[in-house]
Amino acid sequence: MAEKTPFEIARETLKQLTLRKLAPTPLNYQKIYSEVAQLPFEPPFPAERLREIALALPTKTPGQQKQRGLLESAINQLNWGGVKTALMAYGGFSPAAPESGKTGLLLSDTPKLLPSPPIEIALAPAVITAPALTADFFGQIARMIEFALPALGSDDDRFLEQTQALLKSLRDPSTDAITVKQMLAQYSHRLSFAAEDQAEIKTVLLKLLYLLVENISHLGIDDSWLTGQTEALMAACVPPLTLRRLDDVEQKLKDVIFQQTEAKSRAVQAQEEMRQMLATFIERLAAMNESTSGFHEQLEAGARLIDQAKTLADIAPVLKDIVGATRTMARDSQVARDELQSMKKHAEATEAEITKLHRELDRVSAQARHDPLTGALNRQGLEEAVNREVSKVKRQDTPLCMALLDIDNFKKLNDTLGHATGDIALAHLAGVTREVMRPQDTLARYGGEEFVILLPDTPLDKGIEAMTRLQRELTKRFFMAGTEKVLITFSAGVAQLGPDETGPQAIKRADQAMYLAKRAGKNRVLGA
Ligand SMILES: Nc1nc2c(ncn2[C@@H]2O[C@H](COP(=O)(O)OP(=O)(O)OP(=O)(O)O)[C@@H](O)[C@H]2O)c(=O)[nH]1
Repeated sequence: MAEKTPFEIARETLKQLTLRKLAPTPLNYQKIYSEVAQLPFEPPFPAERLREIALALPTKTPGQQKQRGLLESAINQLNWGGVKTALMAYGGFSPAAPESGKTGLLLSDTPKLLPSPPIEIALAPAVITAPALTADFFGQIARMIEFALPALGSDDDRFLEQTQALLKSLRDPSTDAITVKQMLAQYSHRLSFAAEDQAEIKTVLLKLLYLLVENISHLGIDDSWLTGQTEALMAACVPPLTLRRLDDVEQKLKDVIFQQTEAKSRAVQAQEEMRQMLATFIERLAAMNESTSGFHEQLEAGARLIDQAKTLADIAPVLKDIVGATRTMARDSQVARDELQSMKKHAEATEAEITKLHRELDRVSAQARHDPLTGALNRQGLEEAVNREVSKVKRQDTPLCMALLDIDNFKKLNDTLGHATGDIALAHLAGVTREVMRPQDTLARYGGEEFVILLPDTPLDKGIEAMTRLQRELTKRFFMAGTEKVLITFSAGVAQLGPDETGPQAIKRADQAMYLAKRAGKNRVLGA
């Protein structure tokens, strides 16, 4: 048969592509072309793609550096076998490539030219001849287990023993991969129980904390100033639990405990003073009673003596006694009256003292870190949170955004629906914010209807995005004021903390941007 011309081959190729319903890709064309022309088909070598893979491989250890070098050489030589060998050796699954000197030979060879070891011993040399990589890999597993260990608790002795045995084997250079595999399988089984236990412990602890807080609120001496704090604390105890949330719970718990302690010492002091006053009063009453009944007895005795008296001279000493007794009685009464008066004064002073303590307590309550209406941090709490976040930025060199938001037309809402609805709107905004923002974000009430949100690890564009997302969510969620659905919007400014900027300076910039957002028509977010 006469050889086909390139034109005929091309035409036949196109025909076959159509007949076989193959997509007219370069690869399919090349495949059919080779078939029609009866030429061996070699798919193109994806050198560029492989180079990208090689570049992405870490070279932290000498073993990794060596295998990546070998991989790159194999790619340059378009050698599939070399690529395969180098990749497997990099992963610790095949015999390591020979030392330099023999390198050229391995790379230019295809795998089928490599001496093939007998099947039954193939695995063992693979592990033993890639010791650097395997030991490094095992070492990493050991470190990973050690890092995870504190999170798994230390009360299960058997689990701890198993961990130590595994760590020992992982660090023993003579341990083979098969043994490690078996140990890891057993260990991961036990690990799953330990991890489940820890998750359970966390949930139960949270429930206990919730109960405790609930109890505190029931035991509170004066509910009016404790309710807000404890409700905020209970809301903070709801899972999921994060470190940030736990920190929040801790702060709020400290507030409540502090106020409880204050209240208790005030109550104890007042109680003691009342007890002392009562004791004095009873003592005085008894003394008065005694002197009165003594006086009565003296009067009665005097009357009897007067009855029996025959002469005036008999009456004179009796009268003298009665006058004396009356004088004593009057003196006692005077003393009793003076004492009772002084007690009254003391009671008034105590009452004034208690009122003062009440005022002091209100002041202390106001100084606590949380705003009772919204559960958000107050100015004091914000100041502490800003200091904490700013020093984290300096330490870790991460971006921090501060957003200042102000509810739109809040005065109108107060005027039309009432101040109580205004309060609900503030709590609603705080609630939606807590749900929508990340747990590590901090919400603080900056003023009447102004809030600040701290967004750690957030650059400006992401900060603006987050606030816009909150704004969208808020416009989706209304709350009810009687039968009326109320929707609120806000205007916000976002500033990313500058390198030499203080927290308050960044908040001021965010405030200016918020002002511009108001000027631009409200219900929008602007970056500073
Ligand atoms: N219900 C309630 N209202 C508050 C509270 N704190 C401040 N306000 C009210 O919030 C309103 C704020 O009004 P403005 O500063 O004029 O702001 P606005 O009406 O929101 O106007 P724009 O900011 O320009 O959209 C005032 O009427 C305050 O009395 C609070 O704790 N509860």
